Parts: sequence; structure tokens; C-alpha cells
Amino acid sequence: MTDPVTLTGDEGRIGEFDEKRAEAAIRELLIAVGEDPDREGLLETPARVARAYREIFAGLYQKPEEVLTTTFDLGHDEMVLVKDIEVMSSCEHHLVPFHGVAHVGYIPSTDGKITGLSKLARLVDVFARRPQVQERLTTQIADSLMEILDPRGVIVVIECEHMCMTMRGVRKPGAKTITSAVRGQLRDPATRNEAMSLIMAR
Ligand SMILES: Nc1nc2c(ncn2[C@@H]2O[C@H](COP(=O)(O)OP(=O)(O)OP(=O)(O)O)[C@@H](O)[C@H]2O)c(=O)[nH]1
Ligand SMILES: [Zn+2]
Repeated sequence: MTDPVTLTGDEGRIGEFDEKRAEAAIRELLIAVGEDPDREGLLETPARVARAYREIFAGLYQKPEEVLTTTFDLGHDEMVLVKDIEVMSSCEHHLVPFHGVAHVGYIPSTDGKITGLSKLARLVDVFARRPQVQERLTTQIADSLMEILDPRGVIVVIECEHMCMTMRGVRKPGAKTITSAVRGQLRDPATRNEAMSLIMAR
């Protein structure tokens, strides 16, 4: 078993993942849906699901500044854009997945402070691995980049399919939700259009 981790979400809450409590809750849920948690196939399920949730919500215990630690002063002052970063998140209304891709771009600060490309994908994970709505996921990525890298502009575009709209409820597989957040110089229509055409190019 992994050690308990301290909860350091951006809302400043303090706590840790309570594996025993999660396990008991899953057992209760199985009983509530009319299953028998003591039948052989389900014996390990509460513990397994608890461990799965710990992983799925791991972003609750990470701070964005912890993943954006590697920065370089390269003096590069043009746009940097990483496209098609896989997003795997959980809808906070139904606790089922929504998944798709994120495109994250920024124009570095005037002194050219940039970060490692993989760190942008790690930043997406920090916020995706929490109970989320797509709009908040999008703005949290944009705002934390602005705060930590002090860039001249940021653009975040996310395209996702929500399982709560496919496996239940309205049942519309294939429907995609697109959200965007632009900050700083990327609000300028010409710069924003340049970024959007790079994002849309296949
Ligand atoms: N804005 C937004 N809505 C979301 C997101 N994920 C799920 N939802 C929506 O949250 C809403 C919750 O609506 P409710 O009426 O409270 O729940 P419900 O009865 O399960 O709704 P249905 O999904 O329409 O069956 C639904 O319309 C979902 O499609 C998201 O990331 N952003
Ligand atoms: Zn949902």
C-alpha cells in the first residue's frame, strides 16, 4: 500500500486520501445497487476501486507549481503550442469520465522564461485528475500558467466527449464539448486567430 498523501488542492484544503473509508463506501454502493459484496468476484472490488479512485483523483494532492518547476531562460519570445495532449478527467456531477484532448499555448514572458514541454502535459493532468467540469479545467490550466510562468499570453482549448452524455442520460455518443480560455496578448484577435489556425490544422 502506498503512503497517505497530504491534500494540497488549490482551495487550500488539508487532508489525505482515506482508503479505508473509500473502501467502505464502495461496499455500501454495491449493497445499494442490489449486489452481494461477499460473492467471490466482488470480494476485492472495494479495495481495488478505492485504489483506482486514489489514482483518478491524484491531482487533488498536487500543486501546479510543483510540476512547472523546470524553467529555462532561453530568450524565446514567440508562441509555444503543444497540441493534442490527452485529457482523462471525471465529471463532478456523475463521477464518470470525460476524455479528449487539450491544446496549450503561451507566449513567453519578455525575459523569455519557458518551461519543459512535458510540464504542460503534467499541468493538464494535475487539474484533470480531480472531480471537474470542463470549463473549470480549462480556466485553471490557463490561470496557473499565467501565474507561474508570467507569460505575455496563454491559450487553452479543450475538446472532450463526456461519458455522462453517452453511457447514460441523453445518450449522444460523438457529441464533443469545446471550451477555450485566452489570457493576455492571446486575446488580441490576430494572435488568437494564428493560434487557433495552428490548433485546427490537422
Ligand atoms: N457545463 C458543464 N456541464 C456538465 C459537465 N459535465 C457534465 N455536465 C452536465 O451537468 C448537468 C447536470 O444536470 P442535472 O439535471 O443536475 O443532472 P441529470 O439529471 O443527470 O442530467 P442529464 O445528464 O441531462 O440526465 C448535465 O446537463 C450534464 O451534461 C461539464 O464539464 N460542464
Ligand atoms: Zn456528468
